[in-house]
Amino acid sequence: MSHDPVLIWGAGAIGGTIGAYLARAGYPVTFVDTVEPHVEAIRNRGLAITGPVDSFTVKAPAFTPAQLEGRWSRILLCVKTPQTDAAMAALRPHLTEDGYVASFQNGLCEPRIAESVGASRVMGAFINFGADWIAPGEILYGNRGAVVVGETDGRMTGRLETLHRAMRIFEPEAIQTDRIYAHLWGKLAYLTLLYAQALGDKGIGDCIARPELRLLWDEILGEATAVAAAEGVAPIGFDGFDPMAFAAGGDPARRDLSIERMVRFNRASAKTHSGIWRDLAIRKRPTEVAFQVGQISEIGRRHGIPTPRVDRLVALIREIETGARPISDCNLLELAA
Ligand SMILES: NC(=O)C1=CN([C@@H]2O[C@H](COP(=O)(O)OP(=O)(O)OC[C@H]3O[C@@H](n4cnc5c(N)ncnc54)[C@H](OP(=O)(O)O)[C@@H]3O)[C@@H](O)[C@H]2O)C=CC1
Ligand SMILES: CC(C)(CO)C(=O)C(=O)O
Repeated sequence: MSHDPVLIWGAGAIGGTIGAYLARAGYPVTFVDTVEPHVEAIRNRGLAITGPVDSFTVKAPAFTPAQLEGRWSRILLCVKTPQTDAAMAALRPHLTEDGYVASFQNGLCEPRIAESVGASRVMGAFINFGADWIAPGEILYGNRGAVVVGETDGRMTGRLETLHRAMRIFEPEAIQTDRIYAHLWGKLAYLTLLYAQALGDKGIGDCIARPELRLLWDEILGEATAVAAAEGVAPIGFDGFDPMAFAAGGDPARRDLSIERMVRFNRASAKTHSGIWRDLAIRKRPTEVAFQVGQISEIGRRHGIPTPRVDRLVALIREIETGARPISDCNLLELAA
């Protein structure tokens, strides 16, 4: 992608941060977002990255989907998962025949994107850096985290190499992989902790550290890794998370060490709370639950694997979404009971 144009579809926390780094490095970056004041701000004042990691502002063309003209061969899809289908419908006319869409989202979005543009025009990405959309034209880059890119069929291709080179401008430790689904399943399992955090007030690190929840983490991560195993996937770890320690027969000492490392990693972040918590508590909008931890339950059901803790977590999140239950640290005790 060395200085080939890049279209960022969804210029929020993830798309805005990655796009700003690429634009600063001289890539011709165009942003698309449905939030008009955000688009206006990027166009008129630029996009500001703030926080402890970096602080800079870039100017770049920005459009709403209706305003956009032209076609791109590299499109980074950075919308929340419930918006994937709508974004793909609007994006498709702007993708060249030989181009690709790379999903920079949590969850298993790649097969869904392939239904829209064909499997050969999809690339996968796993991300664990933390960012928050603060205001029109402003994004907080809270902490660095794992970034992995890969072809969905595991091939090591030229276009993957080029995307990887671009990602290293943003995150020098970004890697390319032949096992993107193992990374995505690692994040899916980790998302059980983030969704659990969103039930309460404590931040991610402090929530994971709660001693009364220690057994819950073993149980819920055990369910997630069992479902992954049924899919033939051994999830890959990152940033302190060692998923296979929580799989059947995993070493308890390795589990304790992983908990300790995740607590340390998250306590050091300026993004104290998950995006899920932020959707519920700050943005007052539904989460991505059906497309993320809800997938663990659904895939588990298909394999006949019971996932009672994950199912209960999904139900509790839905109760908060509908206003039937307030966010409270007590919710986690109920989940653990
Ligand atoms: N934030 C983080 O730290 C992390 C997020 N992720 C994942 O990354 C993905 C993106 O999340 P994040 O960047 O936080 O989300 P944001 O809400 O910050 O950004 C998404 C942006 O896309 C806009 N949008 C919605 N629908 C469309 C559409 N059809 N076309 C164009 N733009 C649209 C949104 O508007 P509106 O707000 O009105 O919907 C918003 O401005 C999610 O799957 C998330 O789980 C993964 C790792 C970390
Ligand atoms: C918390 C984070 C950044 C992962 O650590 C995340 O994925 C989210 O907020 O959804």
